[in-house]
Amino acid sequence: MAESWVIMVTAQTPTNIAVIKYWGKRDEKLILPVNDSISVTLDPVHLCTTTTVAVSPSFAQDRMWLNGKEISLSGGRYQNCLREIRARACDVEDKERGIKISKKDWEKLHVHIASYNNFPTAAGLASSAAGFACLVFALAKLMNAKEDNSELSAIARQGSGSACRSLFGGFVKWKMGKVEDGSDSLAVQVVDEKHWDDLVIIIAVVSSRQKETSSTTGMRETVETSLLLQHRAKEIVPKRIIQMEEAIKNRDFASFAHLTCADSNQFHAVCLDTCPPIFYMNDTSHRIISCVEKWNRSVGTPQVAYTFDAGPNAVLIAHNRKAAAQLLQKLLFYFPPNSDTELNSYVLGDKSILKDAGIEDLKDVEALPPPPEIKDAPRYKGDVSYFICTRPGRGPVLLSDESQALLSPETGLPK
Ligand SMILES: Nc1ncnc2c1ncn2[C@@H]1O[C@H](COP(=O)(O)OP(=O)(O)OP(=O)(O)O)[C@@H](O)[C@H]1O
Ligand SMILES: C[C@@](O)(CCOP(=O)(O)OP(=O)(O)O)CC(=O)O
Repeated sequence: MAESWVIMVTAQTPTNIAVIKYWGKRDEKLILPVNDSISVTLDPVHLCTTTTVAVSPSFAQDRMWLNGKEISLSGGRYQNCLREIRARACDVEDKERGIKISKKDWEKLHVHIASYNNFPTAAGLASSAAGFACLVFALAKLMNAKEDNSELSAIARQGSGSACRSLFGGFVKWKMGKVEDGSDSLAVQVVDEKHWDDLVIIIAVVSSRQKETSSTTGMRETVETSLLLQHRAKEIVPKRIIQMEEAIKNRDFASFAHLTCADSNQFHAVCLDTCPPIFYMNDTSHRIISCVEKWNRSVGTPQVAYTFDAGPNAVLIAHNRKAAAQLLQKLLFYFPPNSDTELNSYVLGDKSILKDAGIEDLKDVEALPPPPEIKDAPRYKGDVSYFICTRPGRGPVLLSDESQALLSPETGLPK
């Protein structure tokens, strides 16, 4: 009979949103980008992936369960991550249980992986970023790999480019790198999550449907057809990266907001410059942009920055809690929930922002005054699915409490 011990590790990893966008690869297989990018890590309390990885001599093959359903690990991206981590595995010993795994055993041993996203998967909320970062981080800890988080980020990158930025909290830069094997294309922390802790982030989930053009396909078509992308990657982004790092280090919200909005808009312009053109934003996205632009202009200094990834959802970064509360009032004025929706399931995450905005129930939403900066402001009931209030957050952590593990310590199968 095969030995029956199981060794497991559970990790939790955040998602991230780029404020200077990654769009376009110079090497598809290694996932090497055409420009640097910068992101903010979102608080894992509200958006995160939890992954348990287990090893046992009784496992017959590598297996993975995502949100409770078994999925195939045969895809190249999963295989690349598994291969790269296995190549860095070291000796592991559990003295108490008398278990020893030597470096070379890892080639033969199989792993079980169970992962859970506490937010919708493949809905434009960067589940692949948190997911691949968590997979690589958890496997590295299980296999006692000695690499630091930057080195691990270069492996997570091979699962999904944006995943490399989820290995750190706060603000993170993905350096595109120069060398052919991609070993210098990795993430570094710009500042940690405590550096600029008055920022508040509100996500408007405009549509939870799966998108038409995946990021991978979209950016391939852009690289093949858009001249604007070449100009962006060579001339625009390098300067913006320097300015963005400065703005973040100095907590200069005006510059930060200007750069964030301009870069999101240029990314969508590059999508439009693709043949055939790619449309990720919809009317609701455009209305949110207009609401923020008009408000910022009426105040004279930016209160909120917006950014949109490869989908219609808006990520709004408010200067502080006061601006966030005002923003939420405006958003709820324009986009009240359908009559059958409860406020509690319409504004998720950090609900204290709702309180700051003086909104306790749907009656308060109905009574909101129209934003003064727009005449005859219309209301678009039901056009937003829900809002998530969050903030910049920390990087990956190990969860030592076994009750949080997703696999059974006896069988290594999902609990
Ligand atoms: N927790 C996870 N662990 C491992 N892989 C995951 C995990 N969550 C998602 N993925 C992978 O990422 C894929 C979804 O990626 P996709 O880019 O389509 O959506 P998204 O990342 O949620 O949205 P977007 O990239 O637009 O922000 C899933 O099909 C799965 O392969
Ligand atoms: C618009 C983006 O979110 C694109 C993210 O693309 P992915 O990282 O999902 O693409 P692959 O590397 O092909 O997996 C911008 C960003 O996150 O920088």
